[in-house]
Amino acid sequence: MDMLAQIVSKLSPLEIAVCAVVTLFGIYWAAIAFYQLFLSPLRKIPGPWYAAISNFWITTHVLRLQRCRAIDGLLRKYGPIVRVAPNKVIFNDVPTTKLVYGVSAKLDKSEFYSSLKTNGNDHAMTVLNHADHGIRKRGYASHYVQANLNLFESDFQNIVLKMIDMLYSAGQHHGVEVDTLLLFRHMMIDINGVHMFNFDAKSLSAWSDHIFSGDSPNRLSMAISDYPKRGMLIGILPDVLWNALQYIPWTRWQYFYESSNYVGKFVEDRLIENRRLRLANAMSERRSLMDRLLAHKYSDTEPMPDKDVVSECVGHLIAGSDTASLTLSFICWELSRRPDVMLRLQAELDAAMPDSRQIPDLQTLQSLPLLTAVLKEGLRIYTAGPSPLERVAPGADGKTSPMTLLGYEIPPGTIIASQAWTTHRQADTFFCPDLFLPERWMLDAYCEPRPNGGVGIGTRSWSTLSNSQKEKIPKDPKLAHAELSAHLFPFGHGPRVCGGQNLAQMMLRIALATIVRNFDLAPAVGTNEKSMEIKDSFVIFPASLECRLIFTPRLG
Ligand code: HEM
Repeated sequence: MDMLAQIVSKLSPLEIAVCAVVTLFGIYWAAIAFYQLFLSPLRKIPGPWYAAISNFWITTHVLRLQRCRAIDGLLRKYGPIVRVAPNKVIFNDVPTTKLVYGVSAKLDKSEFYSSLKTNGNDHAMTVLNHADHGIRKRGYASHYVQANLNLFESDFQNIVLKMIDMLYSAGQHHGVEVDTLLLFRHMMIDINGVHMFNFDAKSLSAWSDHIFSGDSPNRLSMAISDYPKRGMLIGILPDVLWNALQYIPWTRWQYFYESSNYVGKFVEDRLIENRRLRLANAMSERRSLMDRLLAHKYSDTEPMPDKDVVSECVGHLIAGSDTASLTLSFICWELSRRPDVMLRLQAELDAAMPDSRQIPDLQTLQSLPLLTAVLKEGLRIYTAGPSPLERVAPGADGKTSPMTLLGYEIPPGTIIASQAWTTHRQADTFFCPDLFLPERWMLDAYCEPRPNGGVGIGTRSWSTLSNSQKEKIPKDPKLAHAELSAHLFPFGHGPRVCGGQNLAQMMLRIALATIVRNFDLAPAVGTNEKSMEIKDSFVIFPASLECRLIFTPRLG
């Protein structure tokens, strides 16, 4: 005590104040750490102690753009349920995933989804409560049923063929090098323009005009890509700082800052146009998404307000452009380094698509086994949204009961989630889980019957696997296929499942088939494992932020 008094007597008042603040903060923090480790109802859930006592661990991995990978590491180490932050639990178990995200659980989304709001307003993907979300979903769901999307099929085919023609004319003899992330995003903007607004966004034309002259991509495409990143940044930064950032006098930054207004204005213009053409649109069998939403009613007397129509459309435009573009780019990159798969796929498509400019209908494309396997494998490793889909554990409202997850009681309000990143890489389900192996989805074709029953591994395929890897191939193709499918959640699950999954699947199929039928693909200089390493910030992207591939026209 005397020693303490002596030390204090030597300090200035300012130094004493600083010491007092530091000490108080230390005591406060130690109390919280003590609570989290020894008293919190979540203390029994395994996980590293440092993640349990502060958000620091998870935040560093969010900032390093490696959240999925880091959480995956914890799940491998600690088992199927792990505490990754004081109030956050991630699990990896298929039945539990179905329970948490299923129809009967009716769990709300976490506050994280507020960062995805469009023009400050909610839409289906954000934090609307279960009942309000249901009303919203009734407005758009019928638009994305396959029968309705089929009405747009020929337009979609024409947009893909336009892209093919651009690649042909740019690389007639030696092929052309392009960043597919940009190219496919422009394609998806044109696709979304057609089905959402009956509008030709001319995004591909802008791409071809600007890109080959070395210019930056067009403003709409930039804004659509910037929009979600801007939302994340707003979620992290204090309001004062974000508001101050608007004064940075750098054009590219200004575009980023203004991206929400730009996309909002684009959609509002479509709304004005739509009002002008309302009568003509109402007569059309092929109604746009916007048309449907304008006709949608929240109740008998309450139409869906214009501001909600705009935010809903903006939400779909954002959700439906970069996502499909990313997955398609990663698949093309894999094909560019797997010539064996590429050659087999080209053979399948040559037979199904004798005229390289005549795209078969969707049903025909869906019947192609290798194309289907490549898409499934692409959606397994490269789903655009493999991140934890956060939900709030029930019980806080007093009407619902608290939940038990894998034997642990979860206090109301805890954030719970599973992530497709881990489910899709479970080694006991997906042998050699980190390898892109479309063959795993068609084992019947890649295994040969044994004379004494059962199947053995064919010698003509699996060229990329070592003998020890081949040992891991499941012995019963039928069982294996069912098991793989049960573990595939690229679009989420339950009532909040991806609204546009039919469209995404359709476009991936049409675009990939047409590209592979018409071009050979090769990685450009600098496109390699390092540049294509997956980073994540809710959606994934390659480390280099681009995917440069060379498209060389095939003969015939
Ligand atoms: C490969 C492409 C795509 C992937 C991997 C993907 C993935 C997802 C995922 C995982 C969710 C669920 C989020 C959650 O539960 O928290 C979601 C929601 C959603 N997605 Fe997609 N998506 C894709 C393409 C599209 C497209 C093309 C559209 C529409 C044009 C779209 C529209 C939506 C909408 C509206 C929601 C919110 C659904 C709701 O809660 O009602 N997505 N998407």
